[in-house]
Amino acid sequence: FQSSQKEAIRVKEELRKEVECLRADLQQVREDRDQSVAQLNTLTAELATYSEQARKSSKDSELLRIKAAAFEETCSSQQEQIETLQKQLAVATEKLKHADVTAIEAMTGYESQKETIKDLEERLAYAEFQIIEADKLRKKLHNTILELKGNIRVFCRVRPFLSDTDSNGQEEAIISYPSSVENAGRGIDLMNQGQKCSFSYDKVFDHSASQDDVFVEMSQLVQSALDGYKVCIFAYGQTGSGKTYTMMGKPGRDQKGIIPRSLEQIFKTSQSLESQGWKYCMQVSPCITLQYSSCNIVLSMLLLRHLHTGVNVGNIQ
Ligand SMILES: Nc1ncnc2c1ncn2[C@@H]1O[C@H](COP(=O)(O)OP(=O)(O)OP(=O)(O)O)[C@@H](O)[C@H]1O
Repeated sequence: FQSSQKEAIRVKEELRKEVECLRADLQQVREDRDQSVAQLNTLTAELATYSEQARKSSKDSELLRIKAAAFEETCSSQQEQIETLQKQLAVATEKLKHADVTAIEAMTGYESQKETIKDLEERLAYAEFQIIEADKLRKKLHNTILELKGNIRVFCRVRPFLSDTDSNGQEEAIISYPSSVENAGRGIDLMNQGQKCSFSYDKVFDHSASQDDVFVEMSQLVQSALDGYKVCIFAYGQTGSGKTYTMMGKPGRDQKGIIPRSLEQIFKTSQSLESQGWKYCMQVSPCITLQYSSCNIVLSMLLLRHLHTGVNVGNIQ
């Protein structure tokens, strides 16, 4: 019994020790379990975090995918634009090259034209100088001729026979014109009571002379006035001798007298001389005075009236 008892005590001791060991193991297992639970919790938390992150990442990646698609689309359209622009650039470059060539050509042309213009300007200046010199010479020669013709000249104009006012048909018998060389166009013979009276003038216009024929002589004097010389033309003659007709004329182109024709010549010449730098200032007074620089031209005309009975000197117009 005693040995059994001892054996039992020993077994009991062993069992107690085993229980203690088991308790220690259990404790260890519990601690391990607690640790594992803690780790599990941590891992679960981490998993949740990772899951959340994964969810977010997936969302982000979806967004990024959409953005990437949009960018790709934009990129492809921009690529197209780039291609188009490159083509345009190539065309523009080509054009630019062409324009460069044209510009160089134009520049060369411009330079040569500049040279031509310069040359022409020089020639024009020289031509203008020559014109001015030639004009001076012309004026001088023209007025020398007029001086040689005589500073005071008397022209005689015979007006045609007027059937309603003049006595019948004696004109030819009374008026005749000498045909001698020295008096041709300058002389006039009148019969007065059977006696022949001869007169000579610088020029005689017979009854057939037109207004134009008369003005051919006067226009030289008008030109003198335009050249700066003083000129006076006046008509003188008896009533009805044709002063008004000669000076003013009648309506109608060929009937214009000295005054309108002179004015036409003055205005025409003064306008054409404007291009040479001349400026004319004209003034008209009751006796028709046209002023050029300090010179005056007074238009009137000495007109002698030759009637059947002889030479009559009438009033001054
Ligand atoms: N050369 C001519 N050709 C044709 N008709 C003329 C000519 N000369 C004058 N006459 C005419 O003679 C007439 C008288 O001329 P005008 O009136 O010109 O004379 P006048 O000398 O001016 O006279 P007054 O001193 O009285 O004014 C007018 O009818 C005019 O048309």
